[in-house]
Amino acid sequence: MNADALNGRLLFAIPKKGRLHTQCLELLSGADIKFRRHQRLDVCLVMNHPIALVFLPASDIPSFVGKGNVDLGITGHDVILEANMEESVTEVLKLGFGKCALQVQVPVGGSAQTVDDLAGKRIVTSFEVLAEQYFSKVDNRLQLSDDARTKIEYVGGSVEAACALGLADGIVDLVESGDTMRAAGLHAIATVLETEAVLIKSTTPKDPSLVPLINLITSRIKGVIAASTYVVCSYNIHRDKLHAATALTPGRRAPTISPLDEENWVAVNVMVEKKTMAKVMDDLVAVGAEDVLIFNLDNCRV
Ligand SMILES: Nc1ncnc2c1ncn2[C@@H]1O[C@H](COP(=O)(O)OP(=O)(O)OP(=O)(O)O)[C@@H](O)[C@H]1O
Ligand SMILES: O=P(O)(O)OC[C@H]1O[C@H](OP(=O)(O)OP(=O)(O)O)[C@H](O)[C@@H]1O
Repeated sequence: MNADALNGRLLFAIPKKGRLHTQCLELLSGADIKFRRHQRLDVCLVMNHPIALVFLPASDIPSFVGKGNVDLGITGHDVILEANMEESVTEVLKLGFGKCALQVQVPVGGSAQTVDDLAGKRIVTSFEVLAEQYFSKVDNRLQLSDDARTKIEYVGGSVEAACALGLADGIVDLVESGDTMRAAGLHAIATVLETEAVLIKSTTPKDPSLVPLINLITSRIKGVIAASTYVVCSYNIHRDKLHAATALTPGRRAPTISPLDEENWVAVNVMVEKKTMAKVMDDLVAVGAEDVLIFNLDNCRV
């Protein structure tokens, strides 16, 4: 592909592998962003919009977006802070996946069991900026002299092996289920930050003519996320019990209430968070709702 092929196209950075890759592809598909990626090619043209996708390591995406080399991107909130790009990029939307926590971890039963115990010792991490910021506050609080301060060492992966290998007294790494940490005989003693995947754009976009397309993609992705987060609940209820039922199902804005062809009965249609759906149905039945139905959403604009 020659560089001219990208002229006038919005460049959208997507993690090329790793934990965020698959869910990003699902988002693109839900937003009807169609493309065919040739093997090993990291730039590809979108067929139905003036967009080119750029597949990059998640950790490089904040600086590509922040410096204006690409217009839009998906990456983790953690890597934006690690790249010191929080001022240069704007987090447009939280995406609800890639949720995990950056935590300080130590060997179970080891000599250091608190953050203060670890101060002045050796920490191994892939997040050296965030670990340095975190431990420099601890060191300052404990008034450690320059040569007694915590030593932070960078490794690119397999951070969890560092303590067993004798390279570290503690690590700072991401934890989701906790399986990796437990398998390595570690446990968490502090949380540095909570993170999830976010849609980002440059704080100072180079090309204002791209704003409508950025807004369109944002709105589509928002719709895909809402469609996977919410279901539509419909039920019938006597007017006397309506107040109690709508208190359980207030909806995103307000429920739709329509009269039924039976005196004093109404039908209610309302969006409900998927994760609360079973409890909401139980509670609706308990206050007198009948014919409670749940519908999945294929897509929506909210
Ligand atoms: N276990 C996890 N659960 C949820 N999200 C995660 C998890 N691990 C990482 N992430 C998120 O995904 C981002 C990318 O992490 P990932 O480990 O996939 O990196 P990567 O770019 O593939 O690099 P590498 O494969 O070299 O480690 C992280 O910065 C974080 O936001
Ligand atoms: O709490 P868990 O669910 O076990 O997840 C945590 C693990 O996930 C991430 O690594 P990943 O598996 O993406 O591979 P990596 O070590 O190559 O980055 C992270 O670095 C942890 O090792």
